[in-house]
Amino acid sequence: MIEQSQLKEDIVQAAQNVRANNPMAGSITNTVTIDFVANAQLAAGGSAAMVYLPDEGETLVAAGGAVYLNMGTLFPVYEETIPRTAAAAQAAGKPWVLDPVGIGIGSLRTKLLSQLKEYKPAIVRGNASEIIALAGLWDLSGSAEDLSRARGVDTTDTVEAARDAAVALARFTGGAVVVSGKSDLVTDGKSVVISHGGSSLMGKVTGFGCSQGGVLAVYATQTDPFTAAVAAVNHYNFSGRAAAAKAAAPASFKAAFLDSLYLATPEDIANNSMEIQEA
Ligand SMILES: Nc1ncnc2c1ncn2[C@@H]1O[C@H](COP(=O)(O)OP(=O)(O)O)[C@@H](O)[C@H]1O
Ligand SMILES: Cc1ncsc1CCOP(=O)(O)O
Ligand SMILES: [Mg+2]
Repeated sequence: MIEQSQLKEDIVQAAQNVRANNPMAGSITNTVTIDFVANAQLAAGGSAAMVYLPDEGETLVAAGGAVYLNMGTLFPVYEETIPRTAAAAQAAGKPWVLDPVGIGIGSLRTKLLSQLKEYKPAIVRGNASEIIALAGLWDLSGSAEDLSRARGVDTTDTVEAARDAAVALARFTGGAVVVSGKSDLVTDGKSVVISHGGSSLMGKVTGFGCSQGGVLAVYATQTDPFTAAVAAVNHYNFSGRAAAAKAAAPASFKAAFLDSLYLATPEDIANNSMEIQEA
């Protein structure tokens, strides 16, 4: 289990490196929240590029330090784009982040998410229902029936209920898993970090989960998957809390949140309230 002081030091370093290096993390992401994903990546200190076509996904892998694959709104071309981009990342030894948004909704989504098991994402990020469903689909915990519990893109489960699924996924990938919710859970299969903060207004604006995936990919360009995951999650929780002190309704909250992402210091991010437990 990692020591809190060591983890904080690693987070400060990662956040400083993101700000100093302006790293690019390309995305294949959904059309609902694509603008928010790019703006969050920029506000956090990174650089964004969004594409749809297979060869362009491969080009972004070569050009960037990490890549983000989000299943939110699929198009037929993604049947080629998504596996080719994940394969390119694996072949290049570059980290990629998976958000299995809406897992269970249709046959292409299920087929693609099944295929992606082979390419082992460095970071998996989802809400509790999505993480439980993915671990079931990949035969790592629960059962294949967990796929049918999905109602849409919002969770119907608590973060704690997804703990075993998250640990099983992390032990399989060798990377990190983030379960988002009121408090967020991050695990590498050995330690579990519970990160506090944020605001209930984050559930009243679409794209907070998706944009967190983009920011996770930015951090993954600069450090190991577990440090990257805790840093990005802490960055979100700190900024969500700070934004809630300035804005009380969804639209102004979203703007205040992007400002807070931009203004948060590496120390603010590292010192966000968190607990470390044995997995
Ligand atoms: N009730 C809440 N209190 C604090 N933070 C929240 C709350 N609901 C969501 N969040 C935050 O919003 C972000 C997105 O999480 P979530 O809503 O679970 O994802 P998704 O949008 O994929 O369903 C995370 O940073 C999470 O911590
Ligand atoms: C509403 C919606 N429908 C398909 S993708 C999407 C966005 C989901 O975004 P998030 O999970 O970050 O709230
Ligand atoms: Mg989501």
